[in-house]
Amino acid sequence: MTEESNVQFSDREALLFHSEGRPGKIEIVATKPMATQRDLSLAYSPGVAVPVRAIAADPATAYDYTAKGNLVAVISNGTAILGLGNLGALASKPVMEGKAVLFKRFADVDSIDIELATEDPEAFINAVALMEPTFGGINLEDIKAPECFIIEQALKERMKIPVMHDDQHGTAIISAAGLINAVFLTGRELKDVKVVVNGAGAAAIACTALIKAMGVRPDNVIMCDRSGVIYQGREQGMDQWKSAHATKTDARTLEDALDGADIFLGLSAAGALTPAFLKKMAKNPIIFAMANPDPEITPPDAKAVRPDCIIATGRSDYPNQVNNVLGFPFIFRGALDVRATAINEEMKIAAAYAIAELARQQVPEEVAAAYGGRTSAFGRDYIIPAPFDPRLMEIVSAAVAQAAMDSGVATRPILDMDAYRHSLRSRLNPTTSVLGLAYEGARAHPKRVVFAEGEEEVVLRAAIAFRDGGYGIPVLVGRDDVHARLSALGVDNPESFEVHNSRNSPLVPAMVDKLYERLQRRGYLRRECERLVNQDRNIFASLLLKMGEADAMITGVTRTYAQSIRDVRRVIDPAAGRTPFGVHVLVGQSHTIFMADTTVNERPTSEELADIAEGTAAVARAMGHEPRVAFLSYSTFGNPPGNWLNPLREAVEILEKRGVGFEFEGEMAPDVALNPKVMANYPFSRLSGPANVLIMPGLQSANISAKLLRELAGDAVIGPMLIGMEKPVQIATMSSTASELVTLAVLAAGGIAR
Ligand SMILES: NC(=O)C1=CN([C@@H]2O[C@H](COP(=O)(O)OP(=O)(O)OC[C@H]3O[C@@H](n4cnc5c(N)ncnc54)[C@H](OP(=O)(O)O)[C@@H]3O)[C@@H](O)[C@H]2O)C=CC1
Ligand SMILES: CC(=O)C(=O)O
Ligand SMILES: [Mg+2]
Repeated sequence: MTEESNVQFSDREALLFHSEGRPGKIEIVATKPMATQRDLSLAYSPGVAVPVRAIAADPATAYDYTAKGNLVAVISNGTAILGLGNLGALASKPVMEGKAVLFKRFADVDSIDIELATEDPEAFINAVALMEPTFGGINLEDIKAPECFIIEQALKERMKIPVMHDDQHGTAIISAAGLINAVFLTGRELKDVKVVVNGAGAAAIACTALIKAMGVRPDNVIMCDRSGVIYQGREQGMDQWKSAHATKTDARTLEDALDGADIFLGLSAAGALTPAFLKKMAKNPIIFAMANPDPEITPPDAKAVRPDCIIATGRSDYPNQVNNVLGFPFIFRGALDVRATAINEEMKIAAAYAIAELARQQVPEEVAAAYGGRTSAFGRDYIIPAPFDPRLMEIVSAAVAQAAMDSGVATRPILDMDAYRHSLRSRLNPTTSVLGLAYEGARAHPKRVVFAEGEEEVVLRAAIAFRDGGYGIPVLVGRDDVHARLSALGVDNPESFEVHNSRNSPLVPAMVDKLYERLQRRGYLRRECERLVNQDRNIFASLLLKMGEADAMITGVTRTYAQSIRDVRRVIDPAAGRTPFGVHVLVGQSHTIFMADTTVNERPTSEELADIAEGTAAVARAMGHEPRVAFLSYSTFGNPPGNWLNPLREAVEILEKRGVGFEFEGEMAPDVALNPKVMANYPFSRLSGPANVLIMPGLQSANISAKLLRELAGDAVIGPMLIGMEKPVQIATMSSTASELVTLAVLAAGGIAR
């Protein structure tokens, strides 16, 4: 359990995260249909012979006919796994899988992890060099110094694809970017600063070399390893890479070295910096404690001794995350896109300045919102952009691609840089950023969320994750044994969870009054209301929400959707003037489709359809998409004619009259809405591109389509989200997983699902 940060999770949760469903974090997905005999003949023998011959005749065509051009290997031997040390190739696999998914998530680079069981540099080099045909780039990871220097150098010489040791250069680029800004903010200049580097391994040596190349004076840098200061003349535990940074100094320990230092760069191990040592540092000290997973010193410990410091760590749960995740995805994206033969100094420096500059620009609204209580403008707690900043991909990758072209290593230069920037922007799905931001926002403004079904294991796991993730305070509804169930799930302090049991809740009399007041004129007797409050968890939970005991509510795992919404609506009304409805959100790598009304209105009227369109467009906007709404039908603009088309046509007219600020069109068939080639047959259509908001004509088609897609499509599905109620209440599906419940809770608490 991590103590001081605002993200906490148990070891059990971390293991469950990795083992749940398909073990591990990656799978391979085919990009071509494999449905028919013909598909198979094209994909494999005999069709595959044609690209084989083409590549044999012209190797460059491998980039056209195979996945090579977008494929990066993350390769390790596990000799320096994060700051955990040499735990072997197999144990490094979770980290390497993690790097592979970050490549995909942040820069749409396909990546696979490779763990090589050897500590012999020669064997490692030979194995990797042989893989050149497979990959577009090689990301070396967590290989200890000094072997990493020999390995990287040899592979760069032998391979014609970009090779980068991330722990060296990824880290150097990001820490340089952070340092440029921290030095600026404290009114210093690189040429004057005194730096202490703790650690003399892969990351430390590369970071030191880069800051010296950028203007820090070599005699102003003292490097330390486990034996203390690396001074000129030291003999113990030296090698040629450490010797290159040996300084003429009387300091012998880290504590001596820090006397008067401006900057501490930690690339060593957890807890390596004793708080008291900081007292000797100069005014406004800059402390980069970058060891992972636990830093050399935590921000609270550092601030306790030096409130005047700027502190950064490698972790996402404190401000100022200086971590190579900000670099490697975008550096390789840019390098792959120009088919660079190497990642050279020019590309690294361009990346460092691009990242530093980005932190100084105005923070976009969605990022600012996510930072919530923390500082969101350039300053001491925001010296470097967050990894989920949606602008990184465009700005850093474009800078790297440009530098590759300018320095002559690009074999396929980009001709139209504006078009390239645009393609980078559209390559990622804004929904994934918004979800990341919604989670951050929830942490910044934790809310109380009622989980109505507090006796269900999946709900309890969601509540634990919700609380331990720092997203809010779960309020559980259940009988006496909820704490015991939490304990059985590995929670150390189950009593710390707030549990409401209607059998002994002091709120019951007031709840009965409230419910009776609402239902007496719907034919309910007081004793029926008493029974509902005492026995129906949805009624009880809804009353907690209604009476302000919580900010949002989640239910739906134990009852059908129809039953749950009937229960909830006995207590919670639609928001004034709104039509409640359900939205399913289908999330692909680069697209998101919002489909409504999938859960509430069986035969919506034209007014209701118009309301649903407006409400869904608002959800799309909140999730980072400019809405393009299509009213769907089997018929396109009246062909074929039918009896069911009028409400759709009238809904379009109503939106026209309302003068809404988004594109809408209808009625049309789904292929017209989604496929630009088919839409081209209707040049008068007011949609400027494929629709992303699909308004369905009725509940039958909507609910069937949403469930079919959920079961059959590759896209991830969020929801259904219930929109238009007076309070944020969400009804999950009975098959929901714990993480789906957490997402719904975060979206409900954060006001996106509203
Ligand atoms: N935030 C980020 O983006 C990144 C952070 N890192 C972190 O940097 C650290 C080092 O990684 P890496 O360079 O790949 O590993 P290496 O194994 O190559 O180097 C480790 C270095 O740390 C030194 N060291 C270990 N413990 C101490 C200590 N208590 N005091 C002083 N020096 C110590 C070692 O000293 P000796 O030479 O005497 O053995 C060695 O020089 C790890 O914690 C890693 O997580 C790495 C990459 C990126
Ligand atoms: C972040 C990283 O690569 C490391 O700590 O090793
Ligand atoms: Mg690493």
